[in-house]
Amino acid sequence: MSLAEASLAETTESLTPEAAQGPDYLAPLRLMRGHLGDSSARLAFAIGLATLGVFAELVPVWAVYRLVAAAVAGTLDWPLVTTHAAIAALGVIVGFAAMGLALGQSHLVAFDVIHRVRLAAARHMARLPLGYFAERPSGDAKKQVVDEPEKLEAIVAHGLPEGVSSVATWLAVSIWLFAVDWRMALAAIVLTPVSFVLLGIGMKRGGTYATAYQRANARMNAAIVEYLAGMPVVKVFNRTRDSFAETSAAARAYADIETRWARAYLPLGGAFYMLVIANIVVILPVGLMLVKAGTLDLPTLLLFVILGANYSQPLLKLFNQFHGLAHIAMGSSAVTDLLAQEPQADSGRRVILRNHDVAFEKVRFGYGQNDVLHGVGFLARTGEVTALVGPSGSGKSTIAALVARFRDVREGNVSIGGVDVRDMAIDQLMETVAFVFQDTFLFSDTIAANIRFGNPDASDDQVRAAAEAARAHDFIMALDHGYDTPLGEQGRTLSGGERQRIAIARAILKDAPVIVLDEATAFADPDNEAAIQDAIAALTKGRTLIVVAHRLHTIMAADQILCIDRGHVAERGRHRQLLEQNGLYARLWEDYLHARNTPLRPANAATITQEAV
Ligand SMILES: Nc1ncnc2c1ncn2[C@@H]1O[C@H](COP(=O)(O)OP(=O)(O)OP(=O)(O)O)[C@@H](O)[C@H]1O
Repeated sequence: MSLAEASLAETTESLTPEAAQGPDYLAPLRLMRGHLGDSSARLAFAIGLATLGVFAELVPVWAVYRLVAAAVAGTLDWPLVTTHAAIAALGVIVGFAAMGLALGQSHLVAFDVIHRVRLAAARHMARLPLGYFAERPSGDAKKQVVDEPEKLEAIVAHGLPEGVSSVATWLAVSIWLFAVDWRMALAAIVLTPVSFVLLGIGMKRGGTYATAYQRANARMNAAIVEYLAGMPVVKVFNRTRDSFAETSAAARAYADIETRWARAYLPLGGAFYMLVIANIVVILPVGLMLVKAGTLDLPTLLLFVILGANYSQPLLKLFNQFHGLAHIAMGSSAVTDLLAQEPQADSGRRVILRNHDVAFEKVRFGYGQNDVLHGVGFLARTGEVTALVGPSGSGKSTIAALVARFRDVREGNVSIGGVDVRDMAIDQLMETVAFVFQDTFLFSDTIAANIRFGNPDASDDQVRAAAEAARAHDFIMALDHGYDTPLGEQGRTLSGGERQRIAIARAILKDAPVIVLDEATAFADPDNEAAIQDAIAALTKGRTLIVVAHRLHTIMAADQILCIDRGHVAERGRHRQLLEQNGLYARLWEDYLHARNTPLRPANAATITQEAV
């Protein structure tokens, strides 16, 4: 089986009866209705104008009918011709003007609705636990906030005014035609329900590919993003061809699903397109038979031939609307799902903390089915440094993340100053805890703005003082524009160590009583590591500092070292005490010293070089 076939097979796995239900076609309307705000009157006005426009477009058809009828009756004269020509011209002008105005208004409403949906989605995301994002591809969030709401434009700006006005006009003219002659009216509309049934079947058939389409689309996006993001690794391991084959297979699978969808939908959609305007094929023979039988006069036949054959034309617009509706519906459902996600519980209570001790009591936590922490308990005291060390994957970063409620515990509790972190307002928790992440995130803004992120009200002097304390001032001043130097995307123009010192400056400026440093020294070059240690020491005064550390010499002076092993605290104490215990910490220390003192041997270097090339 080729990669593309395997990819397609995996993508179409979802075509089970349950998954094949198809998109929820009403989802865009529900999403729109919920975010229409004060624009509903304007939207109704746009629909009304569009309806007027479609009616006006039929006026020339009516004028031609009147003139032909007069000619048949022998009453045609110049005044009649000029009056009807003027009415027809007016109809065209009013039609264009009304439709133009309607579309202008409906676009304004659409931009408003899209803006509201985007804000609601972005705001809601900010209230979700961070775990929600960790479990999804990063592109998903951007799609839900940026791309999917954009699709509502087709519904609000075009679908509603054009669709509603087309159907309304069609219904009104049908009623009028029934009033004129019910037999001919029946002949005029008989094909329309058939065409709509075919369109419905086409949409249902096409809709069975909706889930597979969505999966294929997500796979393709993820494959392309990964291919581009992993380009340096791909190149250095000379795997360009293999990696491209995977990306290409995902793109092929996507194209195949699109083709299947189109094959299922287009023949029936095309039949709708044809049948909607084919009513003349029925009108003419039926009319001629009735004229021959003497039960229909010629002018009425002409009315149906001219008007009956034209008034269904606006329904063709629906074909284009429905064609894209499935994609829009799936996008709206994705946004609706996001908005339905339970936000992180927020007690909203601002509480008085008796101190800033951080306490873990019998904390159990896991990702998905797997438990990662099994009854973790410790007390990190105010004014002390508590270090978390342990083998890779033992749970150190997970413990750190629980302090700031990036995730919530499954059992037990995490408290600050005697208050469970779930019982205090999230705002208060965020004011209380500063976090320096493993991967420092810097915004595409100036250095000063990035440091000031810790405290938007800070003066220039305070920003500078924080940078000095974080030992970042000197390298900042060496840059062309000092504190006003703009940083590239995610601060890529800085080294890893420099980025971390900016992040520490940010945390210093925030002046939070609890600080969590997750491997903040991992990238620091040896020259600057001592400086960062000084900065961290300055941070500690009066604060609770929890440090996740790999470089054990940086935490030798810590007040408390917690040695984490497979999700529990295996040992605790100060550096000396733990060495004397001769347990896990002593082994980690030995390994650490050994690794520090062992230069890269030529044999190792050769192996690495061979692998890399
Ligand atoms: N988002 C996640 N989803 C599923 N499992 C996760 C997730 N994050 C971490 N884990 C798992 O939880 C365990 C603990 O991870 P954690 O990052 O806390 O370890 P760590 O001690 O900080 O490791 P390291 O020192 O290598 O950074 C690991 O087995 C890891 O694979």
